[in-house]
Amino acid sequence: MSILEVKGLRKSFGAVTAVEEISFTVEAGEVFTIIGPNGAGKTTTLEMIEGLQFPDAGTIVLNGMTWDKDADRIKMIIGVQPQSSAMFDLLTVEENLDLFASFYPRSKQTAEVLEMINLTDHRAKRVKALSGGQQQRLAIGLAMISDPQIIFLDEPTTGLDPQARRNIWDIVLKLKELGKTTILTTHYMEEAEKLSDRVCIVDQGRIVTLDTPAKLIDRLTKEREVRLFFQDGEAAAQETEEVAKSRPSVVRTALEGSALKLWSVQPEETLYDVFGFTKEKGYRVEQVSIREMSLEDVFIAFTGKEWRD
Ligand SMILES: Nc1ncnc2c1ncn2[C@@H]1O[C@H](COP(=O)(O)OP(=O)(O)OP(=O)(O)O)[C@@H](O)[C@H]1O
Repeated sequence: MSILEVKGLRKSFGAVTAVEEISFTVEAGEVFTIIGPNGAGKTTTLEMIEGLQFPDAGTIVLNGMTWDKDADRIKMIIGVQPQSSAMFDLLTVEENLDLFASFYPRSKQTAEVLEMINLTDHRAKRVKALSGGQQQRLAIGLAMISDPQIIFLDEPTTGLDPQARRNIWDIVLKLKELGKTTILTTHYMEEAEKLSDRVCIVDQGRIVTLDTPAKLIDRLTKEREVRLFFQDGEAAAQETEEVAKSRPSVVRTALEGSALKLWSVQPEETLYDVFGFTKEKGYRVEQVSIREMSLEDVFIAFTGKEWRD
């Protein structure tokens, strides 16, 4: 049995349809990510699953239970990261955790949670003295204090700097090691790609596509983007472009000054050919990079839109 089954969810706010049709299942132990641009319906979907919004249509089954019959039991198996406004500013990190722990009949040891969220050294600090990243880590700690099976994290890294984002990623990976199920929303493609077992791309209240990051990328294309920078300038890049274009494995090319970009389905073979030519001509290539296609490319391919963030 799946730990979460969502079928035919729909929700409107007046004339605005936030969620049009969302259906998916999540297996125990997965990191399942809902990704999409602003206003795609991620938060509304999550809040319906968390029991905070009532759907206009559709069903939600959490570990075999439904909100109308088993609300109290569901609350014991889910953990929701509170918005920072729900924390007590004048209490310390440790006091917030102890307070949230007291809401449940059974909870994790505060010291263990502090270790997980890497705030042991800051446990005596008041919330208002914490950085944004530390506050987010505490919010995740509060979500896990009851030792839930399923943890919901709604854009836990939005607005954080890269290092603070990575610290949050470490916590998500630790949760996975513990066998927890994590449902995550994010704006960041890189984050979805790094953390998720499966990714669901949502746009305008509907699922655009759903699969493992690797399969999504693979389904899209076998292409790789190859970038070469020519020390001998634009003319050398242009001449090499003509050679690259004549190869059947090269799908398309682009010039950016002295840099040549080409997309190839057989990048290794293409590079042999290109370097054969540059060697013959005595052109010096300074930098070479090969880029794997990303989830961002998948989004653009499936929706026909640029990523809007
Ligand atoms: N309580 C509400 N009242 C009216 N409209 C709402 C309400 N909540 C959400 N909406 C609208 O529903 C749509 C989906 O919003 P939602 O917050 O679910 O999107 P999101 O994908 O989480 O976006 P973001 O990434 O900006 O948080 C938006 O157009 C939003 O303005």
